[in-house]
Amino acid sequence: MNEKKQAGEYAAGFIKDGMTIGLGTGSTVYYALAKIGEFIEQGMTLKGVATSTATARIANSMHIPLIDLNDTEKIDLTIDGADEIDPKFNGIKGGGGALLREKLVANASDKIIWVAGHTKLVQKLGKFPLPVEVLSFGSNHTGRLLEKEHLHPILRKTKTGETFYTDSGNVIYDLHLDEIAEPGKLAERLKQFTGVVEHGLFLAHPNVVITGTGGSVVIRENKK
Ligand SMILES: O=C(CO)[C@H](O)[C@H](O)COP(=O)(O)O
Repeated sequence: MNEKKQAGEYAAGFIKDGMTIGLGTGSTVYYALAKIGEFIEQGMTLKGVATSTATARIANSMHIPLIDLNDTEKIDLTIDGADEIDPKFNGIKGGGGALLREKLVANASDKIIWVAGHTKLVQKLGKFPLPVEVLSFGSNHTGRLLEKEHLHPILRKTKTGETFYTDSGNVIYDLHLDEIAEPGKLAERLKQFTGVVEHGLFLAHPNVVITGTGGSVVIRENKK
């Protein structure tokens, strides 16, 4: 069984009629979106807040009504993916480049569920390069400052070799750190760079992590 499908579909089971749902980005969330589309077809009233133009496009194709984050005071539930998750419910996100909007949507949410295949669970964060969204203005300069601080930044490129731009018009530097000893300290440090708009460290963010294993689904609750 496809682990992503397992996790994404299971998470959709937490949705109740009338909810405003934060719609994450990525290939695992895709399966939750497909279920939400089915719920709407069956008559549920739901609204979505998309975390990326890619997700908005998929949501539109599934007839999921979308609203802007500015048009709602709060989001009842957000379902999102992750690139790495440690035992303390810290995570790296932004593999798809949507980290800034994902964090804004998460911060406005009553409940956050992360969905992933079981290989995303790690003891220590950092094998997955940490995405950092950097203001396009002066981005080469910010990149050099990150380099000077031994954070091993690599400017993200598209498959065709051009600079990757986020939905907010920023660039991404992926930090190749191998292991992040203290995620909290690194998060604080990254916020000191004027050109850094946001980083992909999400600290103790999700209330629930759902991982597909091929067999049964594993549900971990973050008792914050
Ligand atoms: O943070 C993200 C996008 O910015 C994604 O949620 C993350 O990259 C996981 O994606 P996938 O489910 O495709 O592995």
